[in-house]
Amino acid sequence: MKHPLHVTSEIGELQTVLLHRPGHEVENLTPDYLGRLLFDDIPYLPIIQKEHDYFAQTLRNRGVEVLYLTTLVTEALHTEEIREKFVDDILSESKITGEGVYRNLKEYLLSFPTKEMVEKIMAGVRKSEIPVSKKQHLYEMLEDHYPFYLDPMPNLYFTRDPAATIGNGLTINRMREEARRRESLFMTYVIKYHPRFANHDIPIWFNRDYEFPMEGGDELVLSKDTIAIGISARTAAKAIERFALNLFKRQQEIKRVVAVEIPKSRAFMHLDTVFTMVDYDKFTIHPAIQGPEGNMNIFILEKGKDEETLKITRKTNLLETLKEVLGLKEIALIPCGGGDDIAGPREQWNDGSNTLAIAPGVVVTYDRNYVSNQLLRENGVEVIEVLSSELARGRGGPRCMSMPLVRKDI
Ligand SMILES: NC(=O)NCCC[C@H](N)C(=O)O
Repeated sequence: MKHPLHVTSEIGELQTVLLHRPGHEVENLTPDYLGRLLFDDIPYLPIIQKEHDYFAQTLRNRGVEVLYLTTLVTEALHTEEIREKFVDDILSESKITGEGVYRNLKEYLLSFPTKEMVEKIMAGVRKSEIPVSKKQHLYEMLEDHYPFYLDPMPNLYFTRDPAATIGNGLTINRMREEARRRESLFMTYVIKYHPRFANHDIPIWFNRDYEFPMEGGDELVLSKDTIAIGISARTAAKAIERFALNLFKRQQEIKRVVAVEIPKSRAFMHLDTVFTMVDYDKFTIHPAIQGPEGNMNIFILEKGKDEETLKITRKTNLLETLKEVLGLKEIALIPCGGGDDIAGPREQWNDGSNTLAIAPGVVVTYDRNYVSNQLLRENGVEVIEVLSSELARGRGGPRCMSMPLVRKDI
């Protein structure tokens, strides 16, 4: 039986990808909670959906099989017992503690058909949705002004981050921010209960119960033996160590993890917001992640003397490190916005460096980043542009919006 997960590079022909079409969760954004929910503005739902459909169709036109998170989760919750267990997990991770509220919410959620229930959990549950007559306890009647029992999950369309495929396995991530913490629970249920995944051996390289965070936007599969990972605002050094030890223990093909430190800022939240692979020997880069001499903090992690030890070598130059680990003489680093003082940061803010490679030298990018797109073309890369007015408001681009499940080997 063909394994449902197989990714040994960033650029091998994309065959199957997981997306999430934005739903009512983005309509539950209000100015008061934008920062906490990690948005900078409120997308207009019909247009963000239109743009997302265009993105999905662009991938299908290139022969990619597009799977949707809502469909997979719905199909995974195929018995009453699994549905109930899922609702229990969601409620306890949403910190619903009061017995009365818990019972009312559980009853409310389970009253929906499964697909609608999944959509409701994603969209969030407002306090006004539970009838006053159901409230029996004083604390339920004395509500504060916070509008939700269950917060919306507007970042779900960035399927890249909660889980990532490496080889035939996965990282199911502990998300750094509370607003995204529950997102990776969906993947736990999908691989455990969905028929497409349940009967396969799927190694978990890193799991969401680990105490330090790691997110998929920081994980880049540079080649079949080398993973790059950002030490970033979202991914902690301790998580990277655990991940590397697990990988070396169970996946003999992977020889090294290259940890690249990037500035911890909102604009650069993950490594893939400032650095992506577009061809065998070409990368996009936002120049602001390098110091004045092109210096950076880079660490190569390799197997140590035993299963709990790593050998760590420090490097300072990204270009030289990439040449070394990929065994190449020349590599092109293509600067976001051409490295211009204004176009560079402007296009990076709108994910100009966040390309999704669908084959070696073929990338999907946002149409608004015309300076970066032109430069990619001048470097021999085929650029397929997608619409980006509303999608960009969540601060993620085509790579962030896609979780590759299967790529052809290169
Ligand atoms: N890989 C990525 O950079 N994903 C974009 C995530 C954007 C989302 N609003 C977040 O702050 O987590």
